[in-house]
Amino acid sequence: MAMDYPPEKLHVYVSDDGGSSITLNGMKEAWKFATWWIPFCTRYRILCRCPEAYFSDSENDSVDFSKNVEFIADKRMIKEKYENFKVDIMRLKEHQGHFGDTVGITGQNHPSIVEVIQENSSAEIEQVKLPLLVYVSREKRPSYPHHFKAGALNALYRVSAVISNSPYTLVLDCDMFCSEPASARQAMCFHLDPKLSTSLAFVQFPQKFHNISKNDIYDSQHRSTYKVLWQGMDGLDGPLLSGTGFYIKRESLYRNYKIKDTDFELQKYIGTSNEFIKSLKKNCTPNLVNVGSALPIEEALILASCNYENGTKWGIEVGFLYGTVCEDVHTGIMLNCNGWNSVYCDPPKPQFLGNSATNLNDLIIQGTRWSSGLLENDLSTFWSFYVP
Ligand SMILES: O=c1ccn([C@@H]2O[C@H](COP(=O)(O)OP(=O)(O)O[C@H]3O[C@H](CO)[C@@H](O)[C@H](O)[C@H]3O)[C@@H](O)[C@H]2O)c(=O)[nH]1
Ligand SMILES: [Mn+2]
Repeated sequence: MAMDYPPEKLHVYVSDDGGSSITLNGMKEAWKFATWWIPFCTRYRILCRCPEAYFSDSENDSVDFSKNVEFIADKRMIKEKYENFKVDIMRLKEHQGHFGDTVGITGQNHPSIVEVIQENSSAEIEQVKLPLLVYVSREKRPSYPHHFKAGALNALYRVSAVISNSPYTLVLDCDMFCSEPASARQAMCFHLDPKLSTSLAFVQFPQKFHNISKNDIYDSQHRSTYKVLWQGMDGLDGPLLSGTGFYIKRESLYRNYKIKDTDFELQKYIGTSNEFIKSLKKNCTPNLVNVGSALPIEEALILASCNYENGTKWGIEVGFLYGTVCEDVHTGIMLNCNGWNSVYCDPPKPQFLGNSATNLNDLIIQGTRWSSGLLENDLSTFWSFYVP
């Protein structure tokens, strides 16, 4: 939300696969706090946009303002708002629950929920421009396969298409956050470069972590990948898609929809929603944003339902691919086979930070998942039908 980018061009979607009311209510509280925090960051040129980190060190203040009386008063006031925000979040935790727990699996049996987080502006809050903030929990039913993260991302892709339809998307895992506000501008330098843009599918940032121990004996930082392999691949067709911290061109995930010459064929490919098909056609115009006054939530609910993809090519040819727990690598290679390439962007200041697995037990679980996923990718048949 606090990224350094024009707020009217930013739309933030949170996918809650856990279907938890605390996430929805927490977002409402966060939105209220953001109405104070974001103007404060902009006015006083604060680069450290995580309030917890910002308040922990006065070195984070810009030298131009550190002795300014107005700034000191504002900072005190915002700090108090932040403390209250934390108390409100703790209070929410006491009442946490999941949507529709009828089969005993929490958050796994409920209809789709899509909510735009807004607040009627009270006189107390000055009118500020904030990015659109949307909560999405796709429909979950025990009898329908949900396809894990790839399924969640595809639902999010469709929902965002009918609400904002931005031509570029940043994907971040739930255990990662923006630690610097500059990545959108950095990524767009590549996406808008006339020499690169026609074949550029995504700009990948390295995964960096804030919980690495001093000796890091298991290499939880994955140095071989992010410091050696991806640098080298950048000189070829670009690095593989790494699951999180990438800016992807929306159109690249829709694959060959342009060659479907009848609407009937297109519907078999991408699903029956006319609103979604409309968004797809509009997406050919870059930077076109479609946030109207009446947000098409009803259509979004249908697009996030668990049977929307039935009989379509979602997960097979369209969107993030299914059938593997390494959907990122699989999708990235497939984009490559279709003539797209990628760029590796590793600026000196880490733009994103996350949690890495640091103990042997977690690393073995993660390593087993990655190895089996990569083997699934190798053995899958996608090579034969994507290589021309
Ligand atoms: O049913 C699911 C499962 C996962 N997620 C999301 O997927 C992310 C990745 O899962 P995580 O448990 O954090 O696994 P990691 O091993 O840390 O993830 C790495 O490996 C995955 C592929 O196995 C990539 O998708 C990730 O981007 C990459 O960081 C999570 O943060 C969630 O945001 C869902 O939305 N729904
Ligand atoms: Mn993770």
